[in-house]
Amino acid sequence: MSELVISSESKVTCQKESIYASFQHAARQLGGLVAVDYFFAKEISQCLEPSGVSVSSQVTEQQQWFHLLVALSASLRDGHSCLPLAQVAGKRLFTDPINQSETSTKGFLFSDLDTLTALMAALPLADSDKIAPSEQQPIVFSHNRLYLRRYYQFEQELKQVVRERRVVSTKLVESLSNSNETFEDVGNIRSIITTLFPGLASLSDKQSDTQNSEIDWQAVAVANAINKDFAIIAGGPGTGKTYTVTKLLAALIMLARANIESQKESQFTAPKISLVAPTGKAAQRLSESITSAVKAFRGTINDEVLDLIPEQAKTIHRLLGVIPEQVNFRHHQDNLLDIDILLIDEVSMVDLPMMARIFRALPINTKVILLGDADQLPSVAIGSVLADFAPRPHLGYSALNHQYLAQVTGYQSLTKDQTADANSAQYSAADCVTFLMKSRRFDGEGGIGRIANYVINGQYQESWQLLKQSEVLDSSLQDESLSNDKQLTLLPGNVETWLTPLVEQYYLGLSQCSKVEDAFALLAKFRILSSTRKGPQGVESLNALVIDILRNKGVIPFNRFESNTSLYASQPIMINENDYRLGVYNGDIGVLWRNSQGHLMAVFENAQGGYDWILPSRLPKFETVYAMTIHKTQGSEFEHVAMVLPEQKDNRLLSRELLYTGITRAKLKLSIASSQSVWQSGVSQQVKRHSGLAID
Ligand SMILES: Nc1ncnc2c1ncn2[C@@H]1O[C@H](COP(=O)(O)OP(=O)(O)OP(=O)(O)O)[C@@H](O)[C@H]1O
Repeated sequence: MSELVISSESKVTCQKESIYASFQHAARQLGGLVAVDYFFAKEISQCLEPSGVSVSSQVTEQQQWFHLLVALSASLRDGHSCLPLAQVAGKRLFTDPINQSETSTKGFLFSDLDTLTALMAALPLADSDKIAPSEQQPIVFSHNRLYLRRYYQFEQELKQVVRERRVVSTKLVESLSNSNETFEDVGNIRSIITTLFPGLASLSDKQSDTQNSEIDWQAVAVANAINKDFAIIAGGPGTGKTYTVTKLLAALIMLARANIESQKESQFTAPKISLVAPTGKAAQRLSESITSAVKAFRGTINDEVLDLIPEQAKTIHRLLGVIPEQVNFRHHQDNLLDIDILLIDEVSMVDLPMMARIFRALPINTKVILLGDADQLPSVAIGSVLADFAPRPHLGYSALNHQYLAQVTGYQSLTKDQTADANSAQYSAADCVTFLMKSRRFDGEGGIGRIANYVINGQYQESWQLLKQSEVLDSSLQDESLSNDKQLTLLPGNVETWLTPLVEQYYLGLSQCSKVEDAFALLAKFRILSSTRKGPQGVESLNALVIDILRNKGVIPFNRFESNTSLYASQPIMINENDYRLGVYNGDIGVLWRNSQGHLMAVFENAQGGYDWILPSRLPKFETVYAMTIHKTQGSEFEHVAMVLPEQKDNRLLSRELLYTGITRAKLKLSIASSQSVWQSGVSQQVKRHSGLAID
């Protein structure tokens, strides 16, 4: 299908007539209208010339356009990269949510899909291949989706680089089909994979035809990623993503050495590997996990290989090189990074523009490995790159990739992509993806793993039943129900009842720590998570309640002239804005602590395992963080999580991805405060971002 680009170059002939006289006028007709959507639509629709397409007797072409643009802007604010016409066609949108009735004239009724498509087709067409990188063409219509040009370009760029990497990397797979002789590398790879996964060597013929559940997916993931320049290893918490990718890095180094030996070259240059994650906390966790995996492999994998695996991860911002006060990074298409292998962890948090910028800064032969959990909430900003690239269920592998995987792992029964097979397509969209399914952290019987699975599969009844079985009654709070060994507890309705024992258990000791490292260790044990900021169950109220409890216990200063925002030693804080000069970023967690001179300082753990001490007055905006939003905890984990949901079930933030993200932050214990109706509403709603990013 052709793409349509609406150019604002036609400004000279702009229609200056407005659909509405003012924002106030529009807001009276359109329920929930947001100013930015109105002004966006006004600006762009004024530049459109009527094409003469008959829309209907009641609405003009410009009216359709104006409201499509309002809907596009609202869609972008919700994190979608585009607006599929099918989302609005034939629907009355922007109605008054309170007084909806059949006969309501509020809102706007969009024409049917055929009419809207004809409207697009009648506008001056531009060839999509020739979209100039200028601000002249703000709107693009492609595959029945309306885009703001820059997001369309980001998607196109990303799809292109992934396709290019797939072509380069599948040389090996192609060679399998071209001759009967086994391509030299396949032999090397098979021997490396069986060294790293000794269980494969002893696969009997019967086992090689094994059921999906018995397949060692970690071995498949390494085999599948080693021959591609773009690979995704996706899986839930504790499924061994970092463990597997450490083996993959070892395998890549071993393969590079084997290739040098077979070419009889004496000079081996170690591949340049970079490890990155979207936040400082996630980078720190990645470093720790790689370090412990490397340590665990000593004795089974050659030390010379392990020594070449870097253990220090950094943030994506740091990799790209932030220029203070600028949106552009130091590294881009004209100043490429010098990296052979780039590993990006926690990819669910990476938005579309950031992912496109990462690829812009990479040479075409850099191998990119993405790790993440596609079931988690998508990025705060636009796009759902990981979920788009790794849709579930797995589609299966193309015939060639299947053949290659069977040769190197021994598994003959991996799923084939039937559609690719039927179309004799060379690639399957899922060729570069492997899902790890078995959690090594939660056993099958433990509550956290089970409830996470129920929730992400939309099984409300089963998840609620499991929660109900673990209900803690008010009276049993006295007998230490919260500190027993149970993984899962449903907390009583009244927040104050359960909050006090938890604050006593985890936060009271903060002020008694003698060293700042002890305070950080205590903070890693527990966190209160909420879906919202405002309201009685919101983060702000919960933080105020914790502060009240601690004041009443006498462990933090009580000064009735001071507000809750006054500072005290042992106060946990979270940064709300990036400050590139200071090196502190939105979401960084620190603690206020007195230095040896007795001055109150803000202390942050740094990537080198040490601490940065900063005067609180120099910090950008920050807040107290006994409780934090689920969104902000992505990339972090705690031994015990108390997750609090709002009282109102029609909260639009609630979704199964939100609940799943909150649940999977807990490593050992999870306590949940929710009513049945709110739980049902959360498990029933799904976050689905519209995009055109899926690889074809
Ligand atoms: N095949 C395996 N054999 C033994 N232990 C394993 C295996 N795979 C993973 N583990 C262990 O399971 C734990 C979780 O693994 P890992 O940290 O790699 O998971 P992850 O998916 O990266 O987790 P998360 O993203 O939640 O941090 C680690 O202690 C790791 O050593």
